[in-house]
Amino acid sequence: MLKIENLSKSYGNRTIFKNLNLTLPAGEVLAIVGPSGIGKTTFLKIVAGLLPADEGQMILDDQPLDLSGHRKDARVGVIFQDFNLFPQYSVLKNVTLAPQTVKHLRPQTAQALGEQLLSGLGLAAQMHQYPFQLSGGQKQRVAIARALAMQPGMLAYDEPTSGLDAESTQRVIDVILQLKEQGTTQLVVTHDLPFAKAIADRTLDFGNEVERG
Ligand SMILES: Nc1ncnc2c1ncn2[C@@H]1O[C@H](COP(=O)(O)OP(=O)(O)OP(=O)(O)O)[C@@H](O)[C@H]1O
Repeated sequence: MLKIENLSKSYGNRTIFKNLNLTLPAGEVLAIVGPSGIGKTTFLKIVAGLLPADEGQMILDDQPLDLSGHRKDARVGVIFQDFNLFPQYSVLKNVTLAPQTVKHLRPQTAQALGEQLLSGLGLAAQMHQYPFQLSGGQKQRVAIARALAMQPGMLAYDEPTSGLDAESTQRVIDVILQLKEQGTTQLVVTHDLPFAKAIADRTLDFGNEVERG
C-alpha cells in the first residue's frame, strides 16, 4: 500500500500541488489524468524518487520513502515514456544488469529471473535481440520487465502508451492487468482516457481534484 500525506511541490513561486493526500491500496491500479502541464510527471517523478518534494511524506508498505530526490533504493520501479533501454545491450542484459550491479544477484540468478520475467511478458523470442530490433510495444514490455527485475514495492508509469498503436496498447493493458492480478501496486500517468478506463481501479484527475492555490 502507498500512502501519501500532505505532499506539496512548487517550482519557484508556482505551486504545482499542495497538501496532496492519497492512499493506493496494495494491488490496485491508479490512473492519473489531466491536461498537459498540470503536474502529472512532476508528481510521478517525486513518487519515483527522482525529484524532491517540498513537504509531506510517503509510506510504501509501512516504510517511509526517501523524498530528497536522491533515492538510492529501487522500491518504486519506473517505466518511462521513451523506454530508456540501453541500446548496446541485448534485451536480456537490459533486464539483468541492474539486479546484478545494484542488488548483487549472482549472474545465474539474475539470468533466471530475467528469462522468467521476459517469458511472462511474451518476450521469450526477443531475449537475445537488441532494442533497435523491437517494436515500440515490445520495448515497453522490456522496460516493464527491467523495472520488475529489481523487485520493487510498486510500479509507476509515465505515459506508457504514448506512440503505441492499438495492438501494442492492448498488450500494455493486458500486462498491467496481469501484474494487478499478481498483486502489484501500480500508478499510471496518462492522457489516454480509454486506456485509463481499461486499467484503473481509480482515476485521479490532476486538473480538477488536486489543490494548488
Ligand atoms: N524543473 C522545472 N522547473 C520549473 N518548472 C517546471 C520544471 N519541470 C516542470 N515545470 C513546469 O511545471 C508544470 C508541470 O509540468 P509536468 O511536466 O509535471 O506536467 P504534466 O502534467 O506531466 O504535463 P504533460 O502531460 O505535458 O507531460 C509545467 O508548467 C512545467 O512547465
